[in-house]
Amino acid sequence: MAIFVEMEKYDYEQVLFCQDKNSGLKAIIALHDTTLGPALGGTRMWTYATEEAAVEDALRLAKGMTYKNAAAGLDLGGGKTVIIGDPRKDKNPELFRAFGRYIQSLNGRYITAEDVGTTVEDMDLIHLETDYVTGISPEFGSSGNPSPVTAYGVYMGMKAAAKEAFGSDSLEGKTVAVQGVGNVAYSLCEHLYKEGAKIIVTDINEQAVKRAAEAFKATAIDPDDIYDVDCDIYAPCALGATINDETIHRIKAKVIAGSANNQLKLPKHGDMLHEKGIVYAPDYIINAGGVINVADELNGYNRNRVMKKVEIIYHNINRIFEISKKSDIPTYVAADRMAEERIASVRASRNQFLTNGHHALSRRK
Ligand SMILES: NC(=O)c1ccc[n+]([C@@H]2O[C@H](COP(=O)([O-])OP(=O)(O)OC[C@H]3O[C@@H](n4cnc5c(N)ncnc54)[C@H](O)[C@@H]3O)[C@@H](O)[C@H]2O)c1
Ligand SMILES: CC(C)C[C@H](N)C(=O)O
Repeated sequence: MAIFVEMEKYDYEQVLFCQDKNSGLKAIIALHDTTLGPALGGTRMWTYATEEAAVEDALRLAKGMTYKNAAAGLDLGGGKTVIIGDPRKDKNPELFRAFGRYIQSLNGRYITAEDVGTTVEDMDLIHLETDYVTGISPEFGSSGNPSPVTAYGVYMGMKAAAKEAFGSDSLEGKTVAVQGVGNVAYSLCEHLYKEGAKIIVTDINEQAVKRAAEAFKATAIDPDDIYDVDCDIYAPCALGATINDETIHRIKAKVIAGSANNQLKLPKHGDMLHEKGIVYAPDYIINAGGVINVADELNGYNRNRVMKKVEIIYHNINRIFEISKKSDIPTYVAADRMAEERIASVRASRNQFLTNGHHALSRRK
């Protein structure tokens, strides 16, 4: 991969490669855009097939965070980290402390939190080296695991999408096929179960499937069958790119609404959903609950305030559908437009001359 070509293509600000021989840390911190504020985005730990795949994931996820934070109305830019390694085997305290020192070296330009493969305990280790970490244990005045709040936002967004597709936002009696029943999806299933939805679950982790099937009277299926199953709503809650050339013609759902980041493999797959009349709730709009939650820590955390704020996802998803219908554009394009307009307006106002502490003129006596 020609890294500067990639960075220039989507205008990335900075990519930091971090290694620590002692602990085995190999991490990539990608900062996409800090126009709105410091870059906030989680840390993913995953076994990548190649280093190139890890860089690609970091870049794609970081850009997604810029758009997610902007569209959610947060004064935060976008960034993300991937740590190369198996979260079940390769973790050690020194690794997260070494990573924490790298975050500290960015002096507040990047703030991290959990993502796939990392936990509150990992964030607590990072916190030993830096304050630029959220989602740490509640005893530090923090919010802990963001997943239940992300799940509540996905649930709200799914209801808005159901209203668009079926004329009512009730999920009672609707069949929801959930792909990946990890942290977010387990909490999502709790909401769905309470509302009387019929749930189908799959996961590559058999224990996770068993736990969800038992708790929510869900039907368990094999991972690849999720695309062929009869359902009203497909909820991708595992990894990205599951809407692709191989799967798109198999999906029978009228609605796609789930927590996974980067659900569309390529933009053309969003165009195809639009042409097929499938109601797609764009990933970074519907899954913004986690980031709304951890961002609240920066002002002194208040759970009740957060749960109210997360309900904005219902309205944001509706707004996306309105823009999409008005301009006859796919919903993912409508979402990008909403985020880009906010960044552009802030960027334009920042062009004014400001005598602040960072300007050369402010040092004149
Ligand atoms: N945790 C959050 O607050 C949050 C916020 C926003 C977005 N997200 C995104 O939501 C998704 C899920 O996050 P999470 O925190 O629940 O992660 P998680 O690791 O707890 O859960 C993911 C689950 O998906 C399963 N999985 C992986 N590949 C699969 C496949 N091919 N088929 C079926 N199952 C598969 C895993 O075994 C795991 O159980 C990720 O894409 C993440 O980036 C999470
Ligand atoms: C800041 C974190 C809660 C980020 C979360 N993993 C996301 O993708 O939105």
